[in-house]
Amino acid sequence: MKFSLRLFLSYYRPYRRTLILDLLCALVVAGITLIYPLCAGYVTRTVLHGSSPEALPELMRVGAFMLVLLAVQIAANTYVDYQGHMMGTYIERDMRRDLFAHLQRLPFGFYDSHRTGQLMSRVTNDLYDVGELAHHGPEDLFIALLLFGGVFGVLLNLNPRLTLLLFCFLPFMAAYTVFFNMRLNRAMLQSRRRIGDVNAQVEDTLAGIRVVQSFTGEGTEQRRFDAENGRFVDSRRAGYHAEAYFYQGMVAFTQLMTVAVLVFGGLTILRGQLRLDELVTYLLCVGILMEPIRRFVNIARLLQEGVTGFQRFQELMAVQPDITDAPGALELKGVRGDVEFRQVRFQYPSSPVPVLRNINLTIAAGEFVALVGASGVGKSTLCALIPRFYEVTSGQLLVDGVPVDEVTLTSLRRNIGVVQQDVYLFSGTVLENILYGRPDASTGEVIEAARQAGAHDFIMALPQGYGTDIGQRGVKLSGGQKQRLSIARVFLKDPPILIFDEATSALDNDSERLVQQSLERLAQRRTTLVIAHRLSTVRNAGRIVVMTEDGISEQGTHDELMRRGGVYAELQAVGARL
Ligand SMILES: Nc1ncnc2c1ncn2[C@@H]1O[C@H](COP(=O)(O)OP(=O)(O)OP(=O)(O)O)[C@@H](O)[C@H]1O
Repeated sequence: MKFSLRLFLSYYRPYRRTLILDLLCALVVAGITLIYPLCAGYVTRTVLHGSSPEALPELMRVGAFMLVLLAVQIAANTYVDYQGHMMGTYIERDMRRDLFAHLQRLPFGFYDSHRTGQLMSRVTNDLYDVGELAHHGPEDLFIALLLFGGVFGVLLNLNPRLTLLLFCFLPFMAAYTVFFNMRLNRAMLQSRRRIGDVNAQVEDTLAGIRVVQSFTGEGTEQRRFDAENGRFVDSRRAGYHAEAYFYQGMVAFTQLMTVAVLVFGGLTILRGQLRLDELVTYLLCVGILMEPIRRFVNIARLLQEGVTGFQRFQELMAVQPDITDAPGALELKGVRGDVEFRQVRFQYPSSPVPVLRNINLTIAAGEFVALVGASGVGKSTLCALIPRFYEVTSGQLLVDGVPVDEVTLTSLRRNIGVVQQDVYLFSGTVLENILYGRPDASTGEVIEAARQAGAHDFIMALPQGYGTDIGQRGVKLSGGQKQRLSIARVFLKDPPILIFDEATSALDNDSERLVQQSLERLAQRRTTLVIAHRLSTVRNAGRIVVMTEDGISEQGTHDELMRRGGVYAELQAVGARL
């Protein structure tokens, strides 16, 4: 994606004042750097006329003047270092805030095709580089241009012929810079991608560390990681190679220029066309040339890293969430809980065939419906369509008779509670996790929700009760406890529509009974759609909806469906767990 300078510059807007002061200080730093060689020339001239009684006080005055300049330069440099860096950090923070907010709006479909580690790398590493560019870019460029222009101005003024000789080096320097910068650019882009892969690998392995260790997969993971890590080193090697050649080439050019100045400058003095003090100023100015060159090299590096980082930021920011509020979307209020699928068809973008076809299903408010069917027929997909985690490919989905794409996403999702099969808890305390259901709830309400979910007693038995830290993703809790916490979260949210994906993993009988009881309490007075895996659940259901690959094949109560001897009866014959 093309680098958008406009978007990049827009992030400077709140910090215009700091930027202007930063550039002013940079101007001071560059100006004073240029004055030093002139002072050195002046001192040489004064010393050459050493017999004059004016020489000593003159030297003192120049010394004092230079000390003042030094103090001003240090002050200006300190501002640039501190405020400039802070400005870069604020810009980095603002971009990171926007990216995080944007990422939170992107739908499930986006995350199906992106690795979390890669995304994390963009939010952290890439934006760090952009922040560095935001700070050093304008300032280094400004100082480098001023110094470069200033030095050549002084040189031209001192001796145009000698300066023209130096100009002969410039085309070679420019060609050299372009050549190595292109290589550096490629290598840096590559290394950004590679570090993203390394991050993704770490994230994958650590998120699944329990699986890794139980399958003793450490060796495989290490090999995979080493391969990614090695590829990162290769890309960095290419980058540093280009950078080293670039930098050393520039040093060589400057040294060659110094030699040329010494030889031709000496000859010019012999011909009486240049004074010794002028040669001193001249030589020091050529020495200063290294400074803008160093800064140009730095800008080149910052540009490679920062621009690629920003392009990757832009790429993500340009991804439009395809599930959004329609213009004029309504607020869904006072929901009764009727849910209706009308001729719904759904196909995942990555899949060649639709998962759901011809789905027609009406669930009345307060009804308890169990969804059963073989693995992979699309039960979870069907449920994911109700809160618009995915958009139907065709057909219509209605809540209380209103198409879900005509209401705001927030009001729709506020009215739907989802208990996922694979419970996700956040690291933090029990209290924080339950409060996720309704952040403004009182502690009393949280405790009541936990009681309803059958979680209060085990919570009280934890070392710090509701203040107990449950570890990352709730690792310190059992499967049944996690389930009940996630149910408490939904109790607190108190939505009129409930989607419950029953855990397929075996809970012990006691836990299963407790989860079952919580579910029954939770389902009261709500429209409930359960992806059922247990006989006890389907027996309790007012209606069982049986799904096959061709859609909904039969509906009815347990007894009706058993008598019918169809797909459901067959499923039951396979075992109590569906
Ligand atoms: N995010 C996705 N992207 C692409 N295909 C998907 C995605 N999620 C599920 N599928 C595919 O869609 C089909 C239905 O999956 P779904 O999870 O809805 O089935 P299910 O009936 O709930 O299965 P289970 O009972 O095993 O959970 C499967 O073939 C699955 O491979």
